[in-house]
Amino acid sequence: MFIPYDSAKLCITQITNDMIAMKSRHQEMIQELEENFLTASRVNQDKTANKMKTFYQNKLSTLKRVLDIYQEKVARKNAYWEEKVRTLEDLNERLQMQHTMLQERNQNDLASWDKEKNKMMELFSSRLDLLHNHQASTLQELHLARAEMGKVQEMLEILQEKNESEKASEEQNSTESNGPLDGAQARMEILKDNLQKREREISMLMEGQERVADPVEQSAYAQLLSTVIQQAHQVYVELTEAKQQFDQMAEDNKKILAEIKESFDQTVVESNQKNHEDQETEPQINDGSQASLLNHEVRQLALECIRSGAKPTVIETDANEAWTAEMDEAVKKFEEEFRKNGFLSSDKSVGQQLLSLQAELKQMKDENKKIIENYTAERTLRKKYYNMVEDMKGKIRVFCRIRPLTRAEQAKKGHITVACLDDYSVILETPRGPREFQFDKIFNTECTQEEVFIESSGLIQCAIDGFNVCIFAYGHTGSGKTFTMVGDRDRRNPGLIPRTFTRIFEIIQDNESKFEFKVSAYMLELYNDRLQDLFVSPAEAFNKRIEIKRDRKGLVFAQGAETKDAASAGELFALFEQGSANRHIAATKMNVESSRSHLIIGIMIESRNLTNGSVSFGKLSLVDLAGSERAAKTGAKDDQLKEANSINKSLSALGDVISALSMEQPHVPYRNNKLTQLMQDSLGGNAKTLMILNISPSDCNLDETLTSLIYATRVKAITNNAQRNVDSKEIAQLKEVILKLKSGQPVEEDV
Ligand SMILES: Nc1ncnc2c1ncn2[C@@H]1O[C@H](COP(=O)(O)OP(=O)(O)OP(=O)(O)O)[C@@H](O)[C@H]1O
Repeated sequence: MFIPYDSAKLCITQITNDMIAMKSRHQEMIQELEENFLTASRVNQDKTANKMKTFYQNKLSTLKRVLDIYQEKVARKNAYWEEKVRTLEDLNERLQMQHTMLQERNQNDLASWDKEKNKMMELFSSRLDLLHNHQASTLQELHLARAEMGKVQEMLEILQEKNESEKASEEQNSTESNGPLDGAQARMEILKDNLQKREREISMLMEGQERVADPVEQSAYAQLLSTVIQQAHQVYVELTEAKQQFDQMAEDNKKILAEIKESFDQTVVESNQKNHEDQETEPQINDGSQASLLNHEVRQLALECIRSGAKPTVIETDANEAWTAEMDEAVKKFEEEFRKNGFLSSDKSVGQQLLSLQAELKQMKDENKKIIENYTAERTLRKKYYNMVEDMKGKIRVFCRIRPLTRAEQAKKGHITVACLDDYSVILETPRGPREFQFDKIFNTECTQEEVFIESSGLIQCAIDGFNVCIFAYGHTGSGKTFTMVGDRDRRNPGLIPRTFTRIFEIIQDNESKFEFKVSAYMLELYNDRLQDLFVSPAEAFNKRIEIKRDRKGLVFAQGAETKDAASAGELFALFEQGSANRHIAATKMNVESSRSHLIIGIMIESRNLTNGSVSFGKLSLVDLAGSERAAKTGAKDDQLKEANSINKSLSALGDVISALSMEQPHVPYRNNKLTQLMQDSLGGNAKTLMILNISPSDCNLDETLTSLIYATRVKAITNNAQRNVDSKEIAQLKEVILKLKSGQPVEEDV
């Protein structure tokens, strides 16, 4: 078929134009579609981002609210308990003061009572002597009078005989007178009168001495007593059984007598204690219990007489009128004194009132006991509460401290690879991108020694309360471990160790009225798997074998190492200085660096509660670990390689223990290394551990810093508080989301 050229050309042009129009329409459509698509995806993206943002912001604010409520709760509880503890401490102080006052008064009263007792005894014995002398002289007079009477009677008989013979002769011679006989009879009459008078006087005197209503009865009683005692003595001598019985009776009576004497003294002392503060009152003899005392004294005397066969001397202690008057006067004075001070009321007898005073005293003692019991319970609660608060922070806490650049690092002009995100997060720039790590606290390069100490010092109270606490510094060589633990060389910035010494004794001083403390310490160095005692000279330490043992309470101790007592922070610091000097000498001798060994200081704190006598033991371990760098990097050989291997072995053993604890494995490999053996009582269980990770911010130490951060993160995973773990994870995720939102990065739905 033939198509004319012109029409073919027209047709082709037409088709071409159509194609061009179609193409442009297609292009417009594509553009439109692209634009539509872009708008839809942007809207979608924004929507998702906003949704996520709102979702996580809500979640964050809920968490913040929960945290606020929780913190408020803790603060309220804290204030409540602090107030309670303060009140109890005040009360205790007042009680202590009262106790001291009473003790002082008691001592004074006892002394004056003793003085008075001695005075009375002296008076009594002098009066007794006087009475004896008087009795003896009167009896002598009686004998003389009787002798005189005998003589007169003899004379009378002679005269009578003479008279009779004269009578006979008178009968013969009735004119003689009887004058001499009359004279003799008159004289005899006079003598008889004298004699009777003397006898009356003597019996009157005896009557006065014995001061009884019925003298006949009194002497009869004395005679009867004497006879009974004589008979009893006979039985005592003849019958062995009776002898034993009497001996037993005498012993029993002696004991009872001692008890009565003691309680009598006690009663008087206690009564006097009730007396007012500053008035000096004369201690007086009590009436009631004295009777019982006398009864048992007389019984003792009688029993002694039965045993020895001696005649009893019946003496009434109040036989003398003057003595009785003195006694009455004393009792009166005692009553008056007590009445004046309101301890006695006029309608009660002294005995009754003494009894009521005793009851009152007993009640007071009971109340005092109750207060002490309550106080002890409150104190225990305070300890428990404090411990709970510390536990809430985690039983193993990890702080991370970034030291400033050293001069050498500054000179190298390297990069800073570490940055603090906030108080809990740190970011390390690695060749593979940034890596974030979270810890319980981050101390940036500006943080002071004081700030680090304040964050850690809560654990010191726990050690004093009887828990085991361990604070250890971890990090590569030159990362700042010694600076953190000990401080700088010129001591302008003391570290945790010296500050802890001071704090321990500050707490002790605040509590010394309630507790008695004993502080002791050991200081060891672990180098190449060998323990060295730093409290003895290096030469001596070299020959010593130290073994790690556990006592019955589970506390670790180094057998063979010196444990020294310290009575003040100064003494503890002097011991530490001595140990550090020994460490330095040993290192120089062996031509090694002292920082290539682990330093372990154990401080044992024993406290005895003065109120209830309970004793608690706590141990605070302060450890400055050796640097953790890898041997390969340092290019170590021979001895240095051995040294580096030993450090790595011990640090990885520590890591294994920590990981077993974090996984709550039944077996924790403490025994794999001396370091973990030594730290056994301070890791796991009820112990509280604080690891301070030290890192350098410079890129020269990037590898070491990364290794340290990973190691510390493994430690951080240990917590006996699962809730806490969950919180940390969520907060970490939230932080990640916020970071992404801030930088405009998309957020995945499943974050
Ligand atoms: N926080 C800090 N502020 C100022 N200087 C610091 C800080 N931390 C460490 N330094 C300084 O850094 C240097 C190294 O610190 P340090 O000796 O404490 O490290 P180290 O980890 O104990 O090292 P080694 O393992 O060798 O014992 C010291 O000169 C120290 O004074």
